[in-house]
Amino acid sequence: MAQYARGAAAVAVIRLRNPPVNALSWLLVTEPLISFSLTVLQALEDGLKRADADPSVKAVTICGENGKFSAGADIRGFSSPRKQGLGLGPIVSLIERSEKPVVAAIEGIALGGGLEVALGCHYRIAHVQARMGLPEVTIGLLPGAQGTQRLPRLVGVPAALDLITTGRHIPATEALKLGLVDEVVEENTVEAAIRLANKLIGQPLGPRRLSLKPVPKLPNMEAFLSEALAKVKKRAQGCLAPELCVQAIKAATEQPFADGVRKEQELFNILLTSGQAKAMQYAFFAERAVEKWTTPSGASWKSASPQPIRKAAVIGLGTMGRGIVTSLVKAKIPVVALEQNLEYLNMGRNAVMLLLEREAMKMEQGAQALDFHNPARLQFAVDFDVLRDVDLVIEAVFENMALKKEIFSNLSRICKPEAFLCTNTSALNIDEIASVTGRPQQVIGMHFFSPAHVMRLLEIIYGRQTSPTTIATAMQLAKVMKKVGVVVGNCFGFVGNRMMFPYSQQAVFLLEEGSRPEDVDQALEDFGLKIGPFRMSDLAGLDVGWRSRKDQGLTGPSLAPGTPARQRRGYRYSPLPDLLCEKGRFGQKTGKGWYEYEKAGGRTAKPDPWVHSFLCEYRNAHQIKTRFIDQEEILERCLYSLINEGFDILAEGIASGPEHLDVVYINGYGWPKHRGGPMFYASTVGLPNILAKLQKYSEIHPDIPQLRPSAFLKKLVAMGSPLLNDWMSHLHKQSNKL
Ligand SMILES: CC/C=C\C/C=C/C(=O)SCCNC(=O)CCNC(=O)[C@H](O)C(C)(C)COP(=O)(O)OP(=O)(O)OC[C@H]1O[C@@H](n2cnc3c(N)ncnc32)[C@H](O)[C@@H]1OP(=O)(O)O
Repeated sequence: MAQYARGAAAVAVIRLRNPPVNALSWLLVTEPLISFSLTVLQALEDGLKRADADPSVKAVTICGENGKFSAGADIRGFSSPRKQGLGLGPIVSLIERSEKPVVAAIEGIALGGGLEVALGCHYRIAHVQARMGLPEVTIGLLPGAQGTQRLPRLVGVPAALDLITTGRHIPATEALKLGLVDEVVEENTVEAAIRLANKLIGQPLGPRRLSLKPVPKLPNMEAFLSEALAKVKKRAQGCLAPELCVQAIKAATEQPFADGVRKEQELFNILLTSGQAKAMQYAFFAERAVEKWTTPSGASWKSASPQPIRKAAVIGLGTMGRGIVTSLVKAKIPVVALEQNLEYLNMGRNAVMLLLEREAMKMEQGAQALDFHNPARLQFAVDFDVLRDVDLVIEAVFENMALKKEIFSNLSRICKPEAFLCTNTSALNIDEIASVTGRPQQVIGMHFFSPAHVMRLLEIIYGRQTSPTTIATAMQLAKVMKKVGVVVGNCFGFVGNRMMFPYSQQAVFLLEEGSRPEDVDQALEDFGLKIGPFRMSDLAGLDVGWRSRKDQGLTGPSLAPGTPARQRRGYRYSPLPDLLCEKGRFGQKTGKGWYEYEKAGGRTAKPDPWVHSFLCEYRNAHQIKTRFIDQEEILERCLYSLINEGFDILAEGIASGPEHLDVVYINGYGWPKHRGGPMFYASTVGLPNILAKLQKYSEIHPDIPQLRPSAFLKKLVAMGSPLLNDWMSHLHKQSNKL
């Protein structure tokens, strides 16, 4: 768990060893088979004491095994009931108190507790490719091993606030500029650290002990911290950790080190027991779990190897296509971008170039690294012939089955036989698109989220005949584009939009019954969603859903004469969104939708008196009794109907576990990470509670099938509401209680 060795005559080397990332585990595992294993923290403490006791050792270097310093505390340990004794903070103090110089040799990563160990060292040397950070805030915690007290003393309050409240990882070069490390090397970092340790022997260490240093003063510290707190609270949308990080740093500016450490511990314990940390740590592991995809037929990374993508093509340079091209260029994959005519091509080219210029400005190495003016990297064309040599095509034209089929039939003819054909769609049937090609096994859905170069989520949809190699290739491409790929099955709306449908439907029904758009949005935004359903609908454009409902025959000319206004196929239907569209209210783009905006294309939503009186007239016309609807009902009807659909999706095998649904919602639909995703949230509310509420609402609204509890939810409750990790194992088990 940590190896002790002699690096040079007088220098002891303590090497943290816990693959794959040298997490600092502090659990004494009690299972008989592994009870002998030493925790990393115990081993680190033993190494320090051994070095201290050995008179021939004059200095110490701490490094990590396999070119990685440490990814910090073992995250699994925070939710384990078997935690024992050892804390990291006291060990960091022990390092700092050492009378022998201690040098951290930082390679790969030094994150969280790993960086806190390095902050206890008297000197820090980093490899030029190393990355550092205190990402505890991203898992609902704060740097609880004295990091909130040492970092401001080393780099000053503004930089410490930035690093601790965002959790961002910074490169070694930035760490050097901030003074976080003393030296950056390109050579062997451990050898450089040993050399430095040798030179330091006998030198005074007092000035290098951060706990003894004052926090650098700012002329307006109090005002600066209050402003920072206000900013952080606004950004956090109900997440506690960023706010408590600021409080801990504030303590560093006001109190002596030891008192600051006590405050840090107090705040850390609040977070640890808040429930938010558990949700965010679940989200951390959920993201890694979905990366290890499987399908119901058993395909997985083990059975399939991704094929190399040396050149890709994107068809259609609308909003989505532009973002996809940008993502591919950023991933350094040569791209051909195709449009139907020169006018659209030029428009698309200009827009892509603008996006790329902006992205390049954000990058450390700038535009040179992207090299997007080089035609070998990015080419624009109107002729399908340029697609002959590409390895993969992503079609991103608008959602029209006939058009997509025409394109795929052409692609099947023109592209080389081994090329993969992907469609960017948010709902359409992958099998139908694949059916017009001679290679359905190489056809796959890739549902990007707008803006595609920013949003991390990528739903990857396999059809009946999609091969495991095609899935593996799409997943690998997602990884290269730094996206979170989630493999899901083929059904209308896939996972994300299918769950969204009952949610949006409830939101509109609530308007019929008495709510205003701003009431519904506020309740859901207070819950933590980034944007409520009506603000979202105005942003995306109401006309998008209107077109789809017309295609489905739910409204418009194809609607059978005599169809009741508020009923379709025997169930409740609300024509409210259609009526708004008929009045040209498409949302932000027309300056009016569920809200009003300062102008067409405006972004500031203002409650609209016109909408309020329109809703009154509508309710009167349909003789709907208006009632006051409280926040609780808004949340329950919108969120529980979404969760209910999630249970059906799991039961149908569209996703292989609840984590998939949660990762989709956190990364693509603005679900608050500190609530862990909808299915995790359901597990915290308690499945019997969700079931009881759905039963209640479905009795009140028997004409809304989406409120009828899913059979799988009922089954889980009947089986005693097992832990979320065990849900899928109960899917096919018989229950005599049902
Ligand atoms: C007692 C101390 C009290 C308080 C103070 C300290 C608090 C902390 O230190 S909290 C932890 C802070 N650290 C982090 O948040 C880092 C989290 N990890 C990452 O960001 C990334 O994993 C990485 C940058 C370190 C590596 O990324 P990548 O190369 O893409 O690999 P993976 O993410 O797939 O990770 C590989 C593998 O390692 C597991 N893992 C990573 N970090 C931890 C960790 N800190 N604890 C436990 N496990 C960790 C990760 O789950 C992967 O494992 P699986 O493949 O089995 O899922």
